[in-house]
Amino acid sequence: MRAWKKQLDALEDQHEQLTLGAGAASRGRAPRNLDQLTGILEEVLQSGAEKRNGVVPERKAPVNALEGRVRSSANGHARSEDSDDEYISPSEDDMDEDEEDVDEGDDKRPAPAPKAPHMVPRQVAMRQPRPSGPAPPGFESQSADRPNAPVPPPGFESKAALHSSPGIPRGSNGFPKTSPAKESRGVADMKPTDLRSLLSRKREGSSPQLSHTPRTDNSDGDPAAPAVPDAREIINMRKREPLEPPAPRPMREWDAGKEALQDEAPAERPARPTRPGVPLYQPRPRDRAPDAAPPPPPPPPPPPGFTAGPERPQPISAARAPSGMSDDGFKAPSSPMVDPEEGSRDRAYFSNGQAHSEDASSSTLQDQLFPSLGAAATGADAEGGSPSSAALGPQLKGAWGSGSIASRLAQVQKDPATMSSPAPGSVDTVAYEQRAGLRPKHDAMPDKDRRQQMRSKRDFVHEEDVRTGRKRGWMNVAEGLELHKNLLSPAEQEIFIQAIKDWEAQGRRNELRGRTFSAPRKSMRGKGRVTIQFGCCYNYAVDREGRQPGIIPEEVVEPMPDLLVALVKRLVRWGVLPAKMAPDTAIINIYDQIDCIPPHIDHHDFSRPFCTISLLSEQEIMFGHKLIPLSAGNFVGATCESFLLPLPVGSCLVLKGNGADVAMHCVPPVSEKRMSITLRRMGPQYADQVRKQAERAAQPVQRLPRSWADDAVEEAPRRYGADDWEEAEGDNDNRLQRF
Ligand SMILES: O=C(O)CCC(=O)C(=O)O
Ligand SMILES: [Fe+2]
Repeated sequence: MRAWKKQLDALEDQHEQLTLGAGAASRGRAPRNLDQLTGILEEVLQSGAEKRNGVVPERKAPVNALEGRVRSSANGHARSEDSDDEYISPSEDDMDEDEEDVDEGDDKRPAPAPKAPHMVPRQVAMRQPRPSGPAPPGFESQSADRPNAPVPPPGFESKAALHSSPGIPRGSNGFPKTSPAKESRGVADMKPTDLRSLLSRKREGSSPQLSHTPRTDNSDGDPAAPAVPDAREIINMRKREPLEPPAPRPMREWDAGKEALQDEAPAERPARPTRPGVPLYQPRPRDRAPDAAPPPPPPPPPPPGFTAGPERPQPISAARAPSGMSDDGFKAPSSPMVDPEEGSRDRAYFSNGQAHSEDASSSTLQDQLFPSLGAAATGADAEGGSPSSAALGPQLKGAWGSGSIASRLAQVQKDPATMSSPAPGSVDTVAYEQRAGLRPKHDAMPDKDRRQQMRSKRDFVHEEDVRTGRKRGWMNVAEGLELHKNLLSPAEQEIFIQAIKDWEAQGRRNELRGRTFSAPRKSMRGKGRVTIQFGCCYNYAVDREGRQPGIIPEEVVEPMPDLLVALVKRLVRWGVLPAKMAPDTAIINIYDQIDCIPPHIDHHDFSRPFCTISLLSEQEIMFGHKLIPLSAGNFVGATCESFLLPLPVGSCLVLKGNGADVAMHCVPPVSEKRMSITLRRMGPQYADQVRKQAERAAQPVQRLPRSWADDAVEEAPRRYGADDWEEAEGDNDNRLQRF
């Protein structure tokens, strides 16, 4: 109060001088409250202004001043109409004096108290930085903002500029309530809501504070300083750099949607980083044997919508694929052969069908245990190498063999001779494979020489911007893929093709147990793929019982036939799969023309690595981090990122690493009939289940009235639809494992 008193006295003195006695009325009138004090002060100021303008003021009743005050406060707003009139310029001396007083008083005031109105604008005028340059749109200065406002006196433009700042709450005197220092801090101190509105104005190009002004000098106002390129300019320049041209590849019907998407793809996509020396994978033209005698007749015209069909298997000759020579980036194996028994001893189920015996005429254990399949291998035709359907074992009727399966398994485990295949490289290997039906009798090429005809490629590169879970950034999603050509000779391929046809025929006759065989009705384009499962029952989709996709141990399927067991042993012996991950299950896919398999990642009920072997026709498999169905059978990379890998007949594609777990894969609609054998090992969690399943296999199984897969497919009728993807978005694994 002392400061106020002093201030009031000074003002009253001033008033008295200015009004030549007019202030006498107010003198001796002690203010009873703050409003009254303010009224007095306003009266003083107004009379001072009039005096300076040469007008002799009339006496105003104090009550008017008080009313005016109340009126402006009653606005509830920061500004009264007559507040502009309060811009009064005291003399410099007064200003200094008053500032001193106010500062002094400020120190002593415990709580915010009303300031003398003329003090506040003076402080603001002195501390507020003056805006320079033309005001941006929406932020015009006082005159534009309020055309009728009086022009401030010379030297006080800053006040006017301050007035013009929008969105700042003002007191009844027209000055901002916020401190000017705060006001000038800028974007960093803005509230999120302010920032949001500024940002939206920036997007519309009207924000003065965030609109970008390229800065081309590196010093404030020094024109001699070297120019610094603007960051945004650099980004724009980079965006304009030409991108890598896409790898050319033949156009297929199912690519049409993808091509369309590529056309629409934004050109600003940053260039994909490439590692020097590692070229991106590009499908190569199929090689022809240089010694292939007369060129084959031109193939018949492909069906509508398909390009030329694949070639039939070519005979493998030493001249065409000399040992150790690189063939289109494919190399002959250089690692030593592996003992396939190493990884199979812990799996009774895997071993129980071993066809090994020194006596080629003896029947196998599989014959005894699993008569519905067991004779397929041993019945291979000595000349043609193909097991005939007549050579397949007797059909199973009701009970499956006799006696306890557990006792038979125990017998198998006690007798290593029945479990083991010959040591790697031994001459017995040839005999073993012949007995198992894998090799025709006339093919006596030593195993190690046959292995040298295999050609392997492991350095696939396909980098994608991956955003899944913890994995982020550019990643080679093809890492872990391996393609081994010539795993099976053409004659061996024929053996497998015939065996699969026989199993399919058995399945159609309902001679395979449980859920071994499934042939969904072709109710939708590309959906008729036939599957035959051995070793375990795998549920593709939620089934009628509500069981989730994955292995269903309680469901019975036929065990691995000898032919497939011998194939697994070759894969291990030749180093294609590790012994410890020797597959104990198989799923055979039979694709008719335009059948496909939708994008998926193989279920983690199965270990990695696993593999798939191609037969009958060469088709392409598509890989990409996110593959989606555009329509039935029309699959594309969600970000236009995918690559197609042709799978030659007789080849084996191994999936592990990113290739198995980050990239999805699918087989787009095939141009002609194709078969594949996917070999996978059940995860360790199924070790016990495997044994239990073998035991259950000895029990009579009631036949299903029709193929179980029909039910499963009906449970998921939209599984090929684009909507399905939408629903599953964000739940990667579940979505992927449904197929
Ligand atoms: O048919 C093929 O080659 C692939 C099959 C496949 O991806 C699968 O069964 O999971
Ligand atoms: Fe798969």
